[in-house]
Amino acid sequence: MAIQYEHIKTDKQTGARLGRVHTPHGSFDTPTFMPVGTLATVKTMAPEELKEMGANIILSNTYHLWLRPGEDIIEEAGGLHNFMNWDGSILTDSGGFQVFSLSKLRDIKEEGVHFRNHINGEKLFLSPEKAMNIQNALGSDIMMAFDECPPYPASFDYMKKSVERTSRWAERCLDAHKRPHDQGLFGIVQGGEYEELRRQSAQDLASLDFPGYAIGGLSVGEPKDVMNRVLDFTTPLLPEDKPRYLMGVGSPDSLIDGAIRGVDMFDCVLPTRIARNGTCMTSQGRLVVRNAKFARDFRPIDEACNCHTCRNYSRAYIRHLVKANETFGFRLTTYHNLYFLLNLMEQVREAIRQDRLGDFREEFFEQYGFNKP
Ligand SMILES: CNc1nc2cc(C(N)=O)ccc2[nH]1
Ligand SMILES: [Zn+2]
Repeated sequence: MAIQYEHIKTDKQTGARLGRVHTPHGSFDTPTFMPVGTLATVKTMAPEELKEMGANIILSNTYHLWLRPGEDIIEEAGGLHNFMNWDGSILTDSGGFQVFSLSKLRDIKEEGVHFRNHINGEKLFLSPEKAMNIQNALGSDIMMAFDECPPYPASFDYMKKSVERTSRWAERCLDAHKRPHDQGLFGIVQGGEYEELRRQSAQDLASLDFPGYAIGGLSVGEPKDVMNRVLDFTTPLLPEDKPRYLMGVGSPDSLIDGAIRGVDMFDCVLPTRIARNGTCMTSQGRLVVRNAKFARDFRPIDEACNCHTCRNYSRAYIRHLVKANETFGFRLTTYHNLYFLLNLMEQVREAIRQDRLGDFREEFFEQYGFNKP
């Protein structure tokens, strides 16, 4: 089996699980956060730096790599691991989300989706079979089935038809998958905020026996209490012996609340995206380093952080670089933000080991300022 999930223990205070996922490119502890490397790079970070900060799995986007440089070039390089010099695990999404989020003009048919290239406007077509062929060429360790991620909100009737098509597409993905022994394929559960449809989607996909399951259709503008409610009734529907991956989620509070509800894997562009405009996540909440009050502040970004940035550079220096639009400034903020989330996940895993993730949530939320009205 290309992907193996090893359950280690469940937190006695919550539904959080401590586990390990084994892939052809190594193993990683769960719950885990996956840095996003959309175009075969986690923006401004070298692979060695990702390894140094504790990342074991990263995400890359099938849609973007298909358009640029093209999966044929990456296949010729020996696959994405060789192309980007990353020897850890790689998860690729299927392109479905980008088609629905980037392309205004699209036409969804049973055979697949017709849309326009968001860069040059050319007509394109993506189907379950095409999404599998691209990911097989990329050689990722974990592939995603081709699905529809409907907008939020969506009517029950629209969502029901969409879930049924996504389930038919999932079966076509399994049939089209050319490398099942060394590339794991996750099904993506849809259904919006409707419990009946989430149940139908989970049952359809569980019957196809995927090596892992993603929870899609969330982090698309719904309030956090809606996301948490959907997780409350969706994760219990998924097989306990398989990893659960919540797509597109990465704020510190959502990572903790997702883990509490039994999610094992997360990805989000948030830490790298906000770093590039000089915003940092710290144990005391968000810090906007370009703020004038840091001009003569020679403390580290976060005095509780042990990362390379915090051990060697000051707020004043990073503020100067960011205001001068110096690339090195964004490397420093990116390194810190990724380290912050990876370290947060280690603290979550340790809290599960000690059966106290509920207590940890209260402590972290208080210190970070999530409880402030
Ligand atoms: C940033 N939010 C987000 N929601 C997502 C949903 C999907 C999905 N396939 O439903 C994929 C990526 C996603 N990213
Ligand atoms: Zn730091």
